[in-house]
Amino acid sequence: MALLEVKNVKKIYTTRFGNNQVEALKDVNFSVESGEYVAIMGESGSGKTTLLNILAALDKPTEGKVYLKGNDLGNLKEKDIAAFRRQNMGFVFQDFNLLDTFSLKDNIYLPLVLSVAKYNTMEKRLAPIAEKLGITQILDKYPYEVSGGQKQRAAIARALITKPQLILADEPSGALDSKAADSLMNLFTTINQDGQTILMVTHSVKAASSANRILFIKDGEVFHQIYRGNLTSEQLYQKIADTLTVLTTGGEEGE
Ligand SMILES: Nc1ncnc2c1ncn2[C@@H]1O[C@H](COP(=O)(O)OP(=O)(O)OP(=O)(O)O)[C@@H](O)[C@H]1O
Repeated sequence: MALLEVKNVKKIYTTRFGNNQVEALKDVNFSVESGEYVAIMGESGSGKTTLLNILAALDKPTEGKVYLKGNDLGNLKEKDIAAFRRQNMGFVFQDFNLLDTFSLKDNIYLPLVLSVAKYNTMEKRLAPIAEKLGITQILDKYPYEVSGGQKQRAAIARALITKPQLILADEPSGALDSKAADSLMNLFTTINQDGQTILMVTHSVKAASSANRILFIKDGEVFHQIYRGNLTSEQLYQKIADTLTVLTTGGEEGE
């Protein structure tokens, strides 16, 4: 069974005033196997954030289904959604979403605090994660005392600490300079090689070329996908860039 299955997902937004309707997603179909690292690309307005919100059970599709580990997200009771999300998903956002009044360590513990974990369980879990992310020495600092790259590493630690089935990342390197972005993408590769499934939305060809599969969304549908296969990152980068050119110039799908 696929870890994540997206079946015929459609999303129509209806504006509150007037009868204007926006079809953000027309018919999205894809699945993600456990252990994959998938990037989603598409032009601004193509529906990436809408899709991510639906996958995170923050929004409901107008039609279609999303299954995580065979669980139909549409069947979750409202009161169970937050716990389900916490148990199964980790989130990494462009703007880190760290609380400034908490140390990095307390920010990272937050999802575990919500699931009522013991302090020594939290410490045991954090040590190897912090080590891998290279943030052991700065855990007692506050977000405003560290760099953007370090904040993002703390946000990744917070996403990993619950041992989620799936990490959903929305433009994770968007607020970082190119050096910090490269180092972040290397981390994603390492985390994925350790078995973590990652789904990342990004505008960056460089970031996408660290994934093993890239899905392109156009006009509310999956327009094309590229598998890394045996390509080097440079070759994959070129292939992604070529596909984006086809996508933005309105050409037909090409190889
Ligand atoms: N709450 C909303 N109400 C009405 N229309 C919306 C709403 N949210 C998004 N849309 C519209 O749905 C379409 C898809 O938007 P979405 O934000 O998912 O695109 P995106 O690919 O994430 O764009 P970007 O790359 O710029 O973040 C756009 O036409 C947008 O204007």
